[in-house]
Amino acid sequence: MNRSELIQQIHQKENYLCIGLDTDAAKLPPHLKDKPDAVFQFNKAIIDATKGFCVSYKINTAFYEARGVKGWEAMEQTVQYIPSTHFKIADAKRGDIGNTSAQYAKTFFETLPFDAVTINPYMGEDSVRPFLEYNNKFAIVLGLTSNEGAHDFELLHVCHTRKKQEVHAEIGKHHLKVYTEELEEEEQAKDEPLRYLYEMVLEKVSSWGTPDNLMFVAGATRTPELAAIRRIVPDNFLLVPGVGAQGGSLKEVSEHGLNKDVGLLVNVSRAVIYASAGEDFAAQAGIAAKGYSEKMQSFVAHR
Ligand SMILES: O=c1ccn([C@@H]2O[C@H](COP(=O)(O)O)[C@@H](O)[C@H]2O)c(=O)[nH]1
Repeated sequence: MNRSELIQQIHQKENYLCIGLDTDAAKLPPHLKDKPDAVFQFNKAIIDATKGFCVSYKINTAFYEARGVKGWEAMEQTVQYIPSTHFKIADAKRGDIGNTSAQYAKTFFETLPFDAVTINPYMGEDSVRPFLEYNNKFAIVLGLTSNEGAHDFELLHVCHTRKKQEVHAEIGKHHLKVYTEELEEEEQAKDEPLRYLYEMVLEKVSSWGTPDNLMFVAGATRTPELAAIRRIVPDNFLLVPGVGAQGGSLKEVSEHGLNKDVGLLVNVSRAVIYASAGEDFAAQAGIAAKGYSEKMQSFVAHR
């Protein structure tokens, strides 16, 4: 699904809800637990009950990979079952040296029919680039995450930037091209305003792609920073996890994050899929999703 098709779905369904299928085999309702394909049966019932109230599903691969081959099969069955009208996200947080990233991109975009995969950008441009080389697919790069650990690196103030310099040298018959890195001039660095590391990540990564192939993760627990994020990436979609079990405010996220195209996919996982632990789990998930969807409808209308 490309960007304009996603926007069209959002307008048609009047919401920007992404439901997280973080399906933990240990939390399945008792009546499903003994079925051989219990995880898929659970997901199928959730999708059937919620598809009218959301535009996207996010499969967090950790919950499937943890179960080995059985888990991978359930993930594959689930992503195939999601209707083509819904944007399919693999929350896998991948990223490695270029040739390895290319294999990850192939896994999620060719072997499996996902529209987007989440990427950890710590290893830099060559680790992200392979995901950007597919038409109508998206890399969703971690920007500012919802967890406490965001303070360890993402919310560090940074000032001195290093610039890469190309140096040419002739040694005997050989011409060598090497790269060195130098601290920018001390004086220049002093004038630079302090930036958060996540701001520099957003700025840099957004120059590697376009809103047609690049989105960013911004945690719902970070609403004070959402306005700054929107200034840096005004047109990119933001995938916003953290509403529901993590306590993020849908209202505040919407106030700071909505743009002219809506531009948000707000993810809710546990608060929807575990709305009930009983036989009525799917019906209750549908009710929870409808509630989020209706709130979103009013936020878009009153923007
Ligand atoms: O910053 C981040 C990045 C990813 N996540 C993921 O989103 C969901 C949230 O689940 P809830 O049950 O709605 O809290 C989950 O898959 C996380 O791994 C995040 O929470 N924060």
